[in-house]
Amino acid sequence: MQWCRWMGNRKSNTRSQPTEMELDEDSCDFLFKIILIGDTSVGKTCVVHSFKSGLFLERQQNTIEVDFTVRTLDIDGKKVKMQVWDTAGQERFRTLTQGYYRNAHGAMIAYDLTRHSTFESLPHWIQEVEQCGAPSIVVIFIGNKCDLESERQVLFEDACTLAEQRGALAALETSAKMDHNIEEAFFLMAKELIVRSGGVVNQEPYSESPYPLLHSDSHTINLEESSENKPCGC
Ligand SMILES: Nc1nc2c(ncn2[C@@H]2O[C@H](COP(=O)(O)OP(=O)(O)OP(=O)(O)O)[C@@H](O)[C@H]2O)c(=O)[nH]1
Repeated sequence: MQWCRWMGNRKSNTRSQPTEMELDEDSCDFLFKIILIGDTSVGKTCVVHSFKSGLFLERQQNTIEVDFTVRTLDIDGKKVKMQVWDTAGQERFRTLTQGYYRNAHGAMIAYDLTRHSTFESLPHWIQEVEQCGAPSIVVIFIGNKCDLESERQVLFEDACTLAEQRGALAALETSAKMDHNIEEAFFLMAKELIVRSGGVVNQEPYSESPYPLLHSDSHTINLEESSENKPCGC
């Protein structure tokens, strides 16, 4: 468990538009666009902020339309630029945010494991991805707020079952507050997208798991089918 800090202003590290450099494909080996979707207040912005800075953000405001963050990962010596689009979960922004699904390589669908209603919304979000996203889009489920174990309303097994039924790559439980499984979720997504783009990802020596970073509250699903070489067009 990592030390975490609280910050007051949620807008400090996210913007609604990327700069040209952040969109520049030449400055990296891979460039992937990831959308983060899910009901309001499940913790999407906190997850992105944790991924970007490792810090927890006790935020007050809801996201308006969309925020943009970029972080470049080093995976086996390759520069992998992850453009993360944090969408507003509020109903009134639905039509606007659907426009951001276009050209996304990956979708992280988040729910709050202390609110069952947000888990019940997953089929709706999956349907949106199917309707507005590319057919090859990689989906990961994120059950956020796993630090609130005593308030849990969603079983991890149920998330795994749904992920399996709906062809998602993985289900993970995360805590933006404790910086738990956040990095792992994005690395998992990045590695899968590299493989689908025809790249090669080295596995940890002596590990039987293709994704040794993952904790026991992560579950990868259809690795064999999803590891076919499918160009992602980036
Ligand atoms: N305990 C706990 N609280 C969290 C966690 N992640 C987020 N929160 C809290 O959940 C609330 C909502 O978080 P946000 O990141 O704003 O949620 P969101 O999904 O981006 O909401 P919208 O912008 O409306 O879509 C805030 O009060 C956060 O402090 C977590 O991992 N653990």
